[in-house]
Formats: sequence, C-alpha cells, structure tokens
Amino acid sequence: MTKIAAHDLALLDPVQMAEADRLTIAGGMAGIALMERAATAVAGTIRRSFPKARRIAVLAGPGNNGGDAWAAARLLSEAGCEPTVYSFVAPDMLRGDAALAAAGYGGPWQALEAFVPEAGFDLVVDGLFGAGLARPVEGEAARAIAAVKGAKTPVVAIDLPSGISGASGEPLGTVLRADLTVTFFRRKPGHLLEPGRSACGRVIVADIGISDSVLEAISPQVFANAPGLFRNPATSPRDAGHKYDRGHAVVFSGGMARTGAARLAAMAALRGGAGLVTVYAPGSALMAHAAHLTAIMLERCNDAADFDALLCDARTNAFVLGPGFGIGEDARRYASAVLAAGRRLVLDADGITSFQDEPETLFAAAKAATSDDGAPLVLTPHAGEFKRLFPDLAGDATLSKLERTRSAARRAGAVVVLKGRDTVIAAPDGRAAINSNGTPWLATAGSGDVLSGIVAAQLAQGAPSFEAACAGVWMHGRAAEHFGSGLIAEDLAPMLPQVHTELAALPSS
Ligand SMILES: NC(=O)C1=CN([C@@H]2O[C@H](COP(=O)(O)OP(=O)(O)OC[C@H]3O[C@@H](n4cnc5c(N)ncnc54)[C@H](OP(=O)(O)O)[C@@H]3O)[C@@H](O)[C@H]2O)[C@@H](O)CC1
Ligand SMILES: [K+]
Repeated sequence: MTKIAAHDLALLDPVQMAEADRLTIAGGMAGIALMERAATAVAGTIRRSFPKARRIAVLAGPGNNGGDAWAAARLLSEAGCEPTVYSFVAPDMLRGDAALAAAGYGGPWQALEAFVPEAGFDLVVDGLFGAGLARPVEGEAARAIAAVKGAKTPVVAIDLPSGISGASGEPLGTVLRADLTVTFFRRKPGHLLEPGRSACGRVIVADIGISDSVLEAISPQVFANAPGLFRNPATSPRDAGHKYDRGHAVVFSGGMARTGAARLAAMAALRGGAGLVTVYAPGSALMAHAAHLTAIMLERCNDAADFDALLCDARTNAFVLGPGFGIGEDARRYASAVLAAGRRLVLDADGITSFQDEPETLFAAAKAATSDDGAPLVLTPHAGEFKRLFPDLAGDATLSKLERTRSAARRAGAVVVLKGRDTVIAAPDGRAAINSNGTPWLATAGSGDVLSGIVAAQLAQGAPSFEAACAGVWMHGRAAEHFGSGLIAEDLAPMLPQVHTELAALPSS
C-alpha cells in the first residue's frame, strides 16, 4: 500500500479529526480561520449545486457545526441569497469560534422553534450537529428535523447529517436526510457506513487548509476502499509472463447436486486474474463439472488421501472452500490442511458455518500459519455467517460494523470481509477499509461465490491478504456497476475484463 494514495483514502473518526484540527491550530492557523474556510466551502458548494436557491433556512446548533452555519449564512447573504438562521440556542450562549461567527452575521435569525419548512424556502442547510454529536437528537432539534423530512425542500448538511455518528454511521435519535453533505479534509467512517451513507446524499470533501502532514501524526488505519489501497497484479503482466506467474487457484466443489457455486467461484477466479484454476470435486460431481468446464481444470478429490496427493503440487497457492460445499468434518479437515500446508485460503459460506461449534480451531490454524507475509486466511461472511463465528461481537449493540469487523479480524488472525451494502474489510493488524461501490443488484444468489473467486485470484497472484480482499471487493462491486440492472451472478465474471482495463488505465501509485 503506498503511503500517499492511502492517505487520500483515509477516514478520520471525530477524535482523529479533532486532533487534525488541534495540530493545525498549533501550527499557527486560528480556529476561526478554519471555520471561515469550512463555511466558504459550504456556501460555495451551495451556490454551485443549487444556483437558483435564494431563500435559505440555515439551522444552527450549539457548537462549532452551528458556527460553520452562522458563517455560511453570512457568506450566502454576501452572495445575494436571503438566508434566515434558526438557532438552537440564543446566540449569546455560543462559545469560542461559533460565537465569533454568529457575531459576524448581522442578518435575520430566529429561534429554532420558529422554523417551519413550508415557509417557502428553496433550501435547508443543516448545521445543527456534526462531529460533536454526543447523545440522541430529541426535543426541538428532533421536531425541526422531522419538519424538514416532511417538506420536499433540498437539504445540504454541514460535515454530517444531524443525528448520524461520524464514527459509526449509526443513528443517534432522529436523523436528518441530506441531498448533499459537505465535509472537511477527509471523509469520516459515518459517511460510508450505513445508514449514514444513505443519509448523506452526495458527499463533497472540502480542503480547508489542513495539511496532509498531520496524517503522519494521526496515522489513520481506516480507509475508503478504492484502487489506491491495492495494486492488481493482473493489470501489469510481465512481457514474457507465464501462466504460473499468476498463480494457481483451487476451488473445492460440493457433491453432484451442488456444483454450480464452485463453478461460479472458479470462473471468477480465472477472470479475476489467476493463471490457472482447478476445481477439486468428489467423484459424484465430476461428470456435472466435466460437462461445463473448459479452461478450468478438474481433479477428483474424494477424501483426505486424494487431497494430500493433490497438495503435493506446490504451485496451487490459493484455495476457495465453502460455496456449495456442505457443512461438516470434510470442510474443517480440508481448511486446516490448506492452512497447515502454507497455502492461502478464502473461507466462505458452508466453510464458515462448519466451524460454528469450534471457531477457536480455525483461529488457531490461521494464527499458526501466519508468517511474515501476513494472515493466510480470508473469511468472507455475510451478517448471518459472521454471527455463527463471532456471536458475542454480532450481539454487542455498542459496537459499530467497523469495530465488530476489526475485533473479529484480530481475534481470528484472519482478514475478515463482513459483507453488505457497506462491506467492511479488516486485517488482524488493525487496518480496515469500507467499501461503497456496487449496486443493489449484487444482492443475488451466487454473488458471494463470485466474490470468493475474485479474492482468491488476487491471492493466487501474490497480493497480501488485506490488499487481495480489498481488490476483490472493489472489483466485484465495479463489475456490477458495469453490468447495470438485471444482474445475476453469472453476469459478474464477464464484466471483469472491463474492470481490469479500468484498473490498468489508472496512474500507477
Ligand atoms: N474539527 C475540525 O477540524 C473542524 C470542525 N469544524 C466544525 O466543527 C464541528 C464540530 O464542532 P463541535 O465539536 O463543537 O461539535 P458539534 O457537532 O457542533 O456539536 C457539539 C455541541 O452540540 C451539543 N450536543 C451534542 N449532541 C447533542 C444532542 N443530541 N442534543 C443537543 N445538544 C447536543 C454539545 O453539547 P454538550 O455535549 O457539550 O452538552 C455541543 O454544544 C464539525 O462537525 C465541523 O462542522 C469546522 O469548523 C472546521 C474545522
Ligand atoms: K450537520
């Protein structure tokens, strides 16, 4: 992972953002100057995105989010708009920079109680609560938010939609839904994690003069998932490349009636960039596979003896176990053998469920196999499968999806990909990424099988497990975007060449 690219993708929680603020002020910039720049970004975005908006209701809270709102109201007024500020507290109750911003305004304002969105406003600006949201939004603020929801007026949120936690994306009391959110310096996890992401609308990140160098001190570990986080080896094939340079992925198949999932994963592994792909199938399933597979190879794997013989081929370097495999002892034995042989493993679906009663066996095998190259195991659970391996984390309502996934990765000694609209990828060393591409059509049968194959392809090509998982999740989402509406799982792998082409066209980092 290159430093600069990853820094562009860093997500800062409210504590880290406050530290960025503190370091910037300690470096000589006045707090009010930062607020003024934030307000300039908000007012400028409004003028560009809503050029016809004249009558603007500006809701201002008790802290610096409110301060941004007062300063933006002044700038909008100077630009010829007609803002009215509705303040949560009497302006003489404001402190610090927010008090200075309110004192500089001089236009019309009223108490928040007087706010009725039906009063002919073209736009509402939400400056009630941002990073400092500390408890559920109730009372007068909740009433104002409900009134905004009832009206059809567009909403621009400052930093975060009020009621959304910047750290977790979770709602705290009544939540405002914005059409556009202007945040500062870097996005926050709450802009990508649901339901925060949906509440934000479009997110614009404004430069307010905080230097990238503060990130060195903060050393963020959470990132937005995007190509800057990974390098796809398939996009830079060596001139005289050999198929073995791109690795040999193996997909375990279930029995005769359940072979489709393995083929979906296998085709995704091949299209995902693995040089060779083989399906290991029980004897009963060989004919079904033979009738369908062409570029993908097939081997009989009936039992441990077959598997031990197959493992002698040291070129097989990345395995997928789970899709359509069946739950039980075979899955546990093969998974443990793959890890013990120093190969890398994507464990999905039935493979995960097979360890429901003994997760510690899996975690111990993953840790024992961890080397300087990092964690050899990638787990790709959906929420239900996650609960089977980590019931306490799944049931802890105080944890965000991000915290849950990071804790699971640490405990398991594995990269954990907790799937969903806001898939979180976490490594045992604390790094995490939040994915935001893809379409609702990805929620379709077999989609997860395809993901496990794409991740295995990146492992086969030698990508470290965290980067492989980030790349796989991103490519999977992007393939769905390329296809568009009506997607079924079979449509994903054929879209991967376009995704490779796109990745290859990006400037190398
Ligand atoms: N950091 C930066 O670099 C920059 C930050 N900037 C801006 O500052 C914002 C952060 O400001 P902030 O820290 O003052 O927090 P903010 O969101 O205004 O809320 C705190 C206030 O709300 C109150 N309160 C909380 N929850 C409540 C509830 N449910 N119901 C009622 N009250 C509640 C809380 O009260 P308390 O908990 O203290 O009793 C306190 O009074 C940030 O989002 C961005 O817009 C920019 O200017 C540029 C640079
Ligand atoms: K806000």
